[in-house]
Amino acid sequence: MASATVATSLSPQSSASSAAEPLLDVQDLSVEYQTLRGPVQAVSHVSFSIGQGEVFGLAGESGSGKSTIAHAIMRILHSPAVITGGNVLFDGDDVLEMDVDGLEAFRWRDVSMVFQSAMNALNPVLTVGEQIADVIQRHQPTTTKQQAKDRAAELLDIVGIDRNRVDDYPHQLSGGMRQRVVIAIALALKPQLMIMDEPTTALDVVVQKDIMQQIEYLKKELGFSILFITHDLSLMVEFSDRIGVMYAGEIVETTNAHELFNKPLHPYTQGLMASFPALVGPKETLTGIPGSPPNMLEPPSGCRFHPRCSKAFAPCPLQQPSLREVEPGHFVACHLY
Ligand SMILES: Nc1ncnc2c1ncn2[C@@H]1O[C@H](COP(=O)(O)OP(=O)(O)OP(=O)(O)O)[C@@H](O)[C@H]1O
Repeated sequence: MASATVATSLSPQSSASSAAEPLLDVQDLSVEYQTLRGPVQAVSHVSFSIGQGEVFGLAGESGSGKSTIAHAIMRILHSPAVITGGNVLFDGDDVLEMDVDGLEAFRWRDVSMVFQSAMNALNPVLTVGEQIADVIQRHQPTTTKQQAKDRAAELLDIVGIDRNRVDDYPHQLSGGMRQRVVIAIALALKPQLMIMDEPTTALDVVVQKDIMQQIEYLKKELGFSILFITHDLSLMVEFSDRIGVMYAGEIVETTNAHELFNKPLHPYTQGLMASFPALVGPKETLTGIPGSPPNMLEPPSGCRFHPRCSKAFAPCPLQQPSLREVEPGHFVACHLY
């Protein structure tokens, strides 16, 4: 585990926003992929916010639009993806309006990203220390080579790798260690927000748990916020403060993790919960959700989930339900409520 002194030297850069303002505010975001067969409406009118030090999880089946949102926030979407509406405010600044210089500073320094295949994207001919130092020197040109290398060793320590491995090449490290190096790179510029898109999916469960616990510890020490995307709902409930559930490009339910686990309201969330084994408690039969996600070239009318919903009734195919607060802090888009 990292020492408190090391952690203090890595505290995130000071933020101009007040505690009451969210760090990240995604407002009415829509993204489509303009394909030869027509527009794929990958993300439709999605809104959520993440507070300072908060972990916000995005859950949902494959293809529901989670990664598209992450890439839109980082402004790394490319053709045929087009952001067709909305705003992404980071500390009050609109990310979608940033120019090249603004984006260069925003990426890594304000927000960094760890994704599933990142550990395989490390450069095989550079040592891990050189790769961490490279990010530091690129963004902080006054840092000397030796200072950057010392920081790289410190960062390895922080993510649970012996600092003596700083001169190792990626192939000399296990998959779990390589993913820790990626996390060290993501931490290098003390970002205020880390986007983690399936950060541990390629690793075995023991390593996965170990890394997530380390991230949780670092988050508490350093105070950064996390947007957490994973298919593993048990892991998500365990590590998130609040969760947004996505279905076919829309957020259908948002509440705190505990409430979502104990009292899911949307029939889709209920199905999602019933298709995952609980971490604790008696063994239960997993039921799953009948049918498959819709073709996003032609999403269903009304509530997009209605063709698969056992509780669908008259208004569901006709009217799109809006996301409404049905209990304090608990939002759901469903005609049942
Ligand atoms: N390059 C592309 N061209 C056309 N459609 C795309 C492209 N990339 C993604 N899509 C579509 O956009 C929708 C959202 O995809 P996205 O990858 O964001 O979902 P996801 O929830 O992150 O899925 P997963 O969990 O499998 O990563 C899907 O319908 C997908 O087929």
